[in-house]
Amino acid sequence: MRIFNGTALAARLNAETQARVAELGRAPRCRVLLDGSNAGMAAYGARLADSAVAAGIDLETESYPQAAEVLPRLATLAADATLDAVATLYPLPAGVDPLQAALTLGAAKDIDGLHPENAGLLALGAPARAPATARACRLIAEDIAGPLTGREVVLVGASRIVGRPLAQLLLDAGATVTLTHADTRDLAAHTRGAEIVITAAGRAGLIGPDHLADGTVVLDVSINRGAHGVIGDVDLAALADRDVTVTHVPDGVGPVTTGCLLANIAATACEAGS
Ligand SMILES: Nc1nc(=O)c2c([nH]1)NC[C@@H]1CN(c3ccc(C(=O)N[C@@H](CCC(=O)O)C(=O)O)cc3)C=[N+]21
Repeated sequence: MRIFNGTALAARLNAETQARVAELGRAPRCRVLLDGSNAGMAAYGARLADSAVAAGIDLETESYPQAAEVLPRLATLAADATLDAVATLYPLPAGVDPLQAALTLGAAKDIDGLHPENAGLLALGAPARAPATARACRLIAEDIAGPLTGREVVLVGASRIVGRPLAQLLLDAGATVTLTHADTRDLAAHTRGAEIVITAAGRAGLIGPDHLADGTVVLDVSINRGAHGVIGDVDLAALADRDVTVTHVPDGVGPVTTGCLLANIAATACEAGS
């Protein structure tokens, strides 16, 4: 088994973003809304704030207000002419509808591709902003496996921020895409036929030796926190002797996701102009 670390790819992305921001001639301004009591969101927010400084982006995190105040807060941020971009990290506070949140924020500042206009452009195969995690997975798959034209890719999980948008991005890249989910009957039958498996199910140990053919590249998006620390969906111990490549958790997809969100912020600010 080989382990892929995303740090070098993230560093290349961040250097490109830094150059783009320098060319723009001002610091893009972004607000990230999150629930600080959710360890996954807090880690992402802290990582984003750190990397933003190096890229020349003015990024502040902010805790979600109580549920009834989320839409009014998003309306205020949407109207704030000094802000280029706003990220609303999932899951949203209980009782807040993701579609209403995206509509209230509007398409222009939506850097994670959650607004129906951005998601719709992506679904049509048009140039579009896509969720950072999905973009990161496409980049990593190409970095490890080369061009995706004609490749068999199986996705595990059909969420709004990973599986669904990623299926579109991979289709754009020419891959043959299978989207599996919680109701898929025989998961292993699908993943065994894949050259690339991308799992974002959030279930530790889900992907083991019976799921993978020799030579498979596995992208593990999940960050499961438990007694054994932070682990993904892949049973690494059971695959130790196998000819497979697996991305590290959390240093595989994680840092590249951060890099893609910063790239999306810079692109949004460039569209808005100086
Ligand atoms: N709308 C939305 N878009 C997201 O992209 C999104 C989201 N909501 N909700 C939360 C999850 C989580 N997520 C992470 C991305 C990178 C790291 C990451 O870079 N982690 C660090 C540290 C991880 C750790 O220490 O646990 C690392 O990889 O080095 C973590 C978590 C994006 N998410």
